[in-house]
Amino acid sequence: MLRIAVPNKGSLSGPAAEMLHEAGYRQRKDAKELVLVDPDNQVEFFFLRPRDIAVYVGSGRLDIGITGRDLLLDSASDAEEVLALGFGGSTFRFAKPTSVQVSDVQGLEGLRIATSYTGLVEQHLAEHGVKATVTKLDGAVETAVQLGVADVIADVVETGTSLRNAGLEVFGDPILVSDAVVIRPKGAPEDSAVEQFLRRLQGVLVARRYVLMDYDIKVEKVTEAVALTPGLESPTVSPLHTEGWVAVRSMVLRKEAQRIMDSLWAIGARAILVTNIHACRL
Ligand SMILES: Nc1ncnc2c1ncn2[C@@H]1O[C@H](COP(=O)(O)OP(=O)(O)OP(=O)(O)O)[C@@H](O)[C@H]1O
Ligand SMILES: O=P(O)(O)OC[C@H]1O[C@H](OP(=O)(O)OP(=O)(O)O)[C@H](O)[C@@H]1O
Ligand SMILES: [Mg+2]
Repeated sequence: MLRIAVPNKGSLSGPAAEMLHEAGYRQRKDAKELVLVDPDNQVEFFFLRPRDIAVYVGSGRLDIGITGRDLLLDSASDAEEVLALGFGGSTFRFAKPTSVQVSDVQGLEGLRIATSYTGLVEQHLAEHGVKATVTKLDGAVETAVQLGVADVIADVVETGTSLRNAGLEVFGDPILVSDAVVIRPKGAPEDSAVEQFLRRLQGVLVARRYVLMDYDIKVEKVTEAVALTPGLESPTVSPLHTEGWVAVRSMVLRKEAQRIMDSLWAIGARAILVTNIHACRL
């Protein structure tokens, strides 16, 4: 049975559960459930703190897991990213009060930095040959500056609201751009159950990103229309009962669908329909 680590709380847990549900897996009904067996799909889910997931998967105790790229790199565990999942996006950045005069990582020499991600910060400082004092805090890191524990902080930034509320501003380049990711033990051998799990998640990603577009068009305009909707491989073109017309079906990016419909209409396409894809294997 495939053993899968899933975030039990925090920013990643809701979207991860939703994605697994869309991929056809059983999900827990009670947030206090720590282990769940899905016998129909031959998988066992372990609900763990996302920070610990890299440790469990890196040690090989669990076959595969979902966590954040930042947490994976911070842990320096023997796990590696195999698929980005398109949710839980954030950047990891330095931030400071306006009173502190520092504009890049070089300027941090000799300063005190508070963070929950000491692995990431120490590695970044080492890469730039900067020596600073890094203090580990569990959370609410923004307050460390106000209370005099640190000169600057390094933390996850999503909307930037927490920084603004604490009167802090980002500086320097982002240390990391993060996303929710699927991880496996480094160098783990090929495994058909793992491949199947990844194919299901990739199916969800495609179903979220693309829609199906159908339209009718005059035969002489097909080449022009198909250039607008090339699909992933090749669009399906079928004859219509009305002489001189064909029906075209193609996958298009959801975010481009309205613009493509306008262009198709302008060259004479009619009965343009857009439908969601519920599931797919490409
Ligand atoms: N607004 C956000 N705050 C915190 N983490 C976020 C946010 N948006 C995305 N993430 C990602 O979620 C992961 C952190 O999840 P984790 O559960 O450890 O912290 P959390 O969501 O802050 O929950 P808590 O603070 O309640 O423990 C990281 O990969 C981080 O990049
Ligand atoms: O840019 P934003 O949208 O404001 O999100 C980022 C903030 O959210 C998280 O804190 P959280 O609320 O999880 O509290 P914590 O620091 O105690 O973990 C993170 O540590 C930042 O403080
Ligand atoms: Mg947090």
